[in-house]
Amino acid sequence: MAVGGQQVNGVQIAGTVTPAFAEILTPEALRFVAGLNRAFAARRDALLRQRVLRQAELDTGKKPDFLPETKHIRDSSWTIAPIPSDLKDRRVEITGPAGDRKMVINALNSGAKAFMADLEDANSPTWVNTIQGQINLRDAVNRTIRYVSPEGKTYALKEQVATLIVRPRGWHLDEKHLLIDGKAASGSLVDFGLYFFHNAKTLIANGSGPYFYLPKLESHLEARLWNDVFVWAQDQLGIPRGTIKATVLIETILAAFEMDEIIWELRDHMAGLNCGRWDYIFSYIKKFRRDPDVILPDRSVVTMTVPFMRAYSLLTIKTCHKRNAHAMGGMAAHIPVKHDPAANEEALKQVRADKLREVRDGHDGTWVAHPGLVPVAMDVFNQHMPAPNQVENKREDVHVTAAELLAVPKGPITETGLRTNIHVAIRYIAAWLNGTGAVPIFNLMEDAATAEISRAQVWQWIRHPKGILEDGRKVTAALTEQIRDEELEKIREAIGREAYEAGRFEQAARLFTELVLADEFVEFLTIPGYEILE
Ligand SMILES: CC(=O)SCCNC(=O)CCNC(=O)[C@H](O)C(C)(C)COP(=O)(O)OP(=O)(O)OC[C@H]1O[C@@H](n2cnc3c(N)ncnc32)[C@H](O)[C@@H]1OP(=O)(O)O
Ligand SMILES: O=CC(=O)O
Ligand SMILES: [Mg+2]
Repeated sequence: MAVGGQQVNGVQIAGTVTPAFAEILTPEALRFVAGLNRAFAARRDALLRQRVLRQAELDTGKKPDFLPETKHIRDSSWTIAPIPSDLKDRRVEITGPAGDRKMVINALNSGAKAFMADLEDANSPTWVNTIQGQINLRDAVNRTIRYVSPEGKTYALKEQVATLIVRPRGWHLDEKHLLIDGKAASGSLVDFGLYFFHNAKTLIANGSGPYFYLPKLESHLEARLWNDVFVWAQDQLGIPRGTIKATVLIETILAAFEMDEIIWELRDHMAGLNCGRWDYIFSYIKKFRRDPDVILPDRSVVTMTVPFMRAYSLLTIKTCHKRNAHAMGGMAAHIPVKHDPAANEEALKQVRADKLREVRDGHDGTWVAHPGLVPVAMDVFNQHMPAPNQVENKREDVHVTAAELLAVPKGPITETGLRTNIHVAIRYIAAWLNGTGAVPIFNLMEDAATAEISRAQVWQWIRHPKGILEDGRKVTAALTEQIRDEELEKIREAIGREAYEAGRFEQAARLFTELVLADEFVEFLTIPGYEILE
């Protein structure tokens, strides 16, 4: 990879810089991002090392619990700083990859209250997607964003648009195309830094603000790091502290034990927590991968109503409302089904049921993956949540124990479940390697989080003595490889040889095989994936 000339002391760009990209990668913006990295990269690295130590502890059989040293935070009475008016009613939020210009416009126009523009689960972090994502966001903030489709249809913003919230990459991901003092920058700090630098002042002038979703946190110390990043960034640009507002995804099993502490660390910048259900399931498999008592059934039966997921969602609501923060629900994976009215009605029914459970439990809003689902979710929340939110519903009746958060779900492991996991993981990885981070597969939305569940289950089922199919067959490496080859053949037959060759399925299958056969569990599929991503 060619390394570009130094525009800014100590900063090298190892990716293409078109004239449009240069408007984002200005010397001032690069100095800002370099400053962020110099100030915080060492702490980020130390926290990532902490994750490894914590895993080693879990591998010995030590169960997570609420922290004794922060009991005073959980037990004392305090609330977060006031929430800005355009984040008070978040009943329906749509999500989508920031790098897809048409989708950004469609999402902002969708009628949802907010749009989470994603640089994480739904975005394949190619250099082009990363910087095009920043261009799209800048143009959205300036309200100049336009798109003309290959068919000639023009897209532009309506008068009334959703509030923009941006999700930068998690702490584990690097940005290899930006080297700061010779080292790859933190993906989180690049995404946050470029967006904040270019847009914070315009957002504030427009009556909104720099709002973020923070993904994949594993502890309150990681939240403290984000808070310090926010303070530093606001001070640098002369923006009052507390202007940034963040919603933290509770999407790791360890974070579920530190919700109060996470809110506390970010109390001046806090908007709420969100139940990132898909990464949460992935994290549960990953963290307890060496625990002989933990094995999950087919992905399709690990729903929000199984006891450990229900406990987590109710605890999120109670914890948020105690602190006047919003408790956002999560993403139902069903999306509208084209050309099959009965299947479409069934998908909408599933989404409706999911949203109904969320609003009745006390969630203040929810996520949808597709504009066609905005009215469905909106109807449910409008019917059951007359006020802008329900933070006054304190849910003091809810009492969730550590054992309930950890309860292992029961259910069968089937050949269909194994086959679907293998098929979905390979197709998703192939799309991701080709630059698309969210795809419809079998009428479900698949992104990095859902694909992680699929490959993690296969890894676990191969190794776990109880990784046995309903029909009595043990899940083995040989069976996995046999099904992998059968599924690859099905994909080839379905899409034709040419599309198959262009689709990187063989490369995806190789990565998938490495992931599921590796003795050591690979923390995120996107880490080895990123080594071969452009
Ligand atoms: C676990 C988690 O992290 S969840 C959050 C992260 N995941 C996501 O954000 C996924 C978001 N959803 C998507 O990316 C898409 O809906 C997909 C990939 C699942 C399906 O996309 P498509 O196959 O393009 O859907 P479809 O063909 O039905 O799209 C119809 C129209 O809706 C638009 N659309 C679909 N999804 C979205 C969306 N999320 N935001 C905005 N517009 C959208 C399309 O751009 C298209 O617009 P057009 O009619 O103007 O051409
Ligand atoms: O980010 C959301 C999730 O479910 O994972
Ligand atoms: Mg996630």
